[in-house]
Amino acid sequence: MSVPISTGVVFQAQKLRKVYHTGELDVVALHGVDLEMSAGELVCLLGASGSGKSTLLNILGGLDVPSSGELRYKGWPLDGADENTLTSFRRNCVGFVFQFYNLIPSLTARENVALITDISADPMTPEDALEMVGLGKRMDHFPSQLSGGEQQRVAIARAIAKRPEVLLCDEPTGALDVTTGITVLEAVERINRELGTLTVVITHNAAMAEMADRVMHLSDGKIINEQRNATRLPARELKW
Ligand SMILES: Nc1ncnc2c1ncn2[C@@H]1O[C@H](COP(=O)(O)OP(=O)(O)OP(=O)(O)O)[C@@H](O)[C@H]1O
Repeated sequence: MSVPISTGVVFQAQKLRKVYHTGELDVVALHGVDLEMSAGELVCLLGASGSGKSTLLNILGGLDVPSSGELRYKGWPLDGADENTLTSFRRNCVGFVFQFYNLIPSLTARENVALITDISADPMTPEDALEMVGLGKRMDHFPSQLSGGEQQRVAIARAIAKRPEVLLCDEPTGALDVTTGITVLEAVERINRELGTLTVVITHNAAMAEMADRVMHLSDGKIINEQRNATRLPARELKW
C-alpha cells in the first residue's frame, strides 16, 4: 500500500464508475465520479431518486466496490481491496445510519449500543454515546418504548460509539416527520462538530443541505454541481 497523500483528506475518488449487471441489462449507476472529502466536513449528497446517491455512499463505506476508477481512504486504496480489508475498514473506520433503524427489539437502547462497543478497540461507553444523542434518560427503554426519532438516535449512538473516522447516513430522516427529523439532524450535527467525524448525509431534501459545509448534487450517476456553504445553518433552524 502507498503512503497516505494528505492527513486532512479522507476520501479521494477519481473516475469512479459502477455498473450493475442484472440479467441482460447493464445499469450504469455511477458515471465517473471525482471527489475529495476531508476530516471534519459535513457533506450532503443531494439528488433525485435513482441518481446514484446510495451507490456512492455504499462504495465510500466499503459495502460495495466500484466497477472501475480509483478510491482512496486516507491514501489507502479501497478499489480492488479484498473482502477482509473491506470488512476491517467497515468495522474500524465507518459508522452507518440508514433510513430504518434496525435495532434489536429485545434489547434496551443501552444494550443495542453495547453490542458494538463490546467488540470495538477504543469505544466510548454506551452511556456516553447515548448522552451525545440526547437519550441519557432513556437508556433502559426498549425500541418499542421509543419514538421513531428516538430509535434513530439510538441507531446514531450505535454508529458512533466506536469513534469512527466517518459517519455515513442514508436518508436518516426519510421515515420521520419534520420536527422529529430535526432532532435527528441535531444529533448528527453535534457528532460532526464535537467528534470531528467526516459526516456524509444523503437526502432528497434541498432544505437540509443548508446545514452542510458542502453540497454535492448528483444526477444520472454524476456530480453535476458542488456548492460550499459560507455558513452552516444550525439544524434546529432548518425548515421544509
Ligand atoms: N443492486 C442493484 N442492481 C441493479 N441496479 C441497481 C442496484 N442498486 C441500484 N441500482 C440502480 O442504480 C441506479 C442508482 O441507484 P441508487 O440507489 O444509487 O440511487 P439513489 O439516488 O440512492 O436513489 P434513491 O434516492 O431512490 O434511494 C438506479 O438506476 C438503480 O435502479
